[in-house]
Amino acid sequence: MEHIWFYIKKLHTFAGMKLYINLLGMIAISFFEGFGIYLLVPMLSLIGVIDLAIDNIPFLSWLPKVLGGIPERFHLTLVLAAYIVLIIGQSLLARKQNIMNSEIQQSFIRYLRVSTYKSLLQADWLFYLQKRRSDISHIMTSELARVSQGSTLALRLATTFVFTMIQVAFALLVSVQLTVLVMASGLLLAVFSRKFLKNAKKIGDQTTELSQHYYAGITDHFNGIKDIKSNRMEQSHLDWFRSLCHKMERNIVNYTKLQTATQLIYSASSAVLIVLFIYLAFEVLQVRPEQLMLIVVIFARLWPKFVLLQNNMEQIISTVPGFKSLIELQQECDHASEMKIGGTHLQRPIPVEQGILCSHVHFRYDRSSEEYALQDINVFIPANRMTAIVGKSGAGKSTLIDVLIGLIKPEAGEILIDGSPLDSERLQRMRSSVSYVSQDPFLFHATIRDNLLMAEPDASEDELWEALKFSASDEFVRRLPEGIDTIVGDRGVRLSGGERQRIVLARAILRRPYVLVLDEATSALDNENEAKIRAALENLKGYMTIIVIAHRLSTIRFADQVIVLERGRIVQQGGFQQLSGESKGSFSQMLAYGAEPIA
Ligand SMILES: Nc1ncnc2c1ncn2[C@@H]1O[C@H](COP(=O)(O)OP(=O)(O)OP(=O)(O)O)[C@@H](O)[C@H]1O
Repeated sequence: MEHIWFYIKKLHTFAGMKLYINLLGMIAISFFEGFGIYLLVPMLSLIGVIDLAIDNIPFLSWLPKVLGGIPERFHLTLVLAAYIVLIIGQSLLARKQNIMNSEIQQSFIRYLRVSTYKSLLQADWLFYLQKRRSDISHIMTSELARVSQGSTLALRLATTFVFTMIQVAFALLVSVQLTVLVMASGLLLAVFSRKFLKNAKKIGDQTTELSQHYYAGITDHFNGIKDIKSNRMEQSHLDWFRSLCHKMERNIVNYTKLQTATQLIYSASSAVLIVLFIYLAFEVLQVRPEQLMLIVVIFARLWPKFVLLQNNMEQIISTVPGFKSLIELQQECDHASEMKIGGTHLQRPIPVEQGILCSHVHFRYDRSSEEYALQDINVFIPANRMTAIVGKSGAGKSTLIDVLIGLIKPEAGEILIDGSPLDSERLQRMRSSVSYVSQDPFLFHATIRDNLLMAEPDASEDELWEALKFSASDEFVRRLPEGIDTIVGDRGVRLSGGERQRIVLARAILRRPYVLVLDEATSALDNENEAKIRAALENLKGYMTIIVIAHRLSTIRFADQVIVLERGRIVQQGGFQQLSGESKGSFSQMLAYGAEPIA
């Protein structure tokens, strides 16, 4: 029952008044239905099928008096007309109520979708470093579909419950003894079926776990399909997939077994109960035939609803784990929230006029480990100059950039932009000041134009081409079959690695940021294109703060400042020429080992 409440409470918080109107509608429908059943007695009597006494039927004692004033040949027509009006009225109301149910449920799902998506966007980068992406996709697609089903069922359950209660009230008015007899049997069955509900919960938990594995597997495998194919790993992946599909199959079959077992028990027990009921009614309780007829009609319609209630309950319970994972995800996001989307004043970029100061910064990815990714970093990145960060793989270069642009918060120490701390309020503004090109450039499955406009929706045609020229991509874009309107494929798969990097660079520059961050952004370029970009960056000096990570040391030849990192610490710092001259320093060693000649 707590699970049903769980849904109803959430729906109530969300829909409020609409839920009560919906309930009132259901009460009206149930009254129409009950009254329609009562009308069967005068109808059958008037046709002459059986001689039934109307006087004993609640709400109908006035009928003989009214009919007494009307010629007898109109009686049947009148009762039939009243019956038709009732049923049509009931159907119209039922339709309206179904539409309202769907509106409540769909707007509830929309609210859940949007609020979860917003929470996800507001979560910080650390949250994404710790979370498996496929788990997020799984919750946002498959689990949300289950929640949607659960909320439909919870609403249906609530309305079925109201309907059942009112019908039971109608039955009680006809005969208390008979109604109590039927209800006692129903209760017995409900107690007996508690075991089924427990099993439904267990199966529901398994469904969540299995489909999470399924989503994660599919995402991982197809992200790594090149590695799978080139290393002949198809068979082992297929084996894993087969075994998972087998488990999923068993899970659903077990659920069907559970549901059909409930249905079987209800059907079998109904047969036994009906026989027992008729026997007791006639032989022991000696009820009147019209009472027996009405009770049979009411419960013949209600009994399937009992089964429905039970089945709905099992289904709702099996969807609750989906809802719980959705809520947990939202809570995790809210816990990791670094900003509130909206509030345009917050997005005004910070101009970065003096520079970025990193003061005594420490950072660990895992607080329980002794390994620091950054240790006591003190550095000043002057505005409108080029700063290069170099060091061996794993030295902490990308982590330092993430800290500088506020993607991750230092564990100790602080970041000051033009002398002011980068607190949560200024964080969002700082992001608007920065354009960042990562090691793994990402393009959306859209045209080159759309990919560029995502960064700057108002950019003119000239501005787009200017950005493409900056990144040395205008020529190859012109040569593409559909030029700037060519679709780049999933993650830009239809372009070469170097072409992708250049488009992402164009996108970054299009925003005209105050700070341009390039993390190995030209690693896939040939010497000729790399030289073009180096020259373009050289021209930006004086207008933009540029921070570059590059293994290819020729890229940073014009850097005003070079920071050398080793195991999370700054070991050297100074101008390119100055560091090249320090023969015992790490930088000159790197120059000596550098595979690329410095052009
Ligand atoms: N998400 C993460 N979780 C845990 N540890 C991480 C994570 N990302 C990086 N690290 C660790 O932090 C340290 C610094 O990593 P970082 O990516 O900053 O190095 P890098 O100098 O940029 O290396 P590369 O040149 O290979 O990109 C490394 O020891 C790395 O293993």
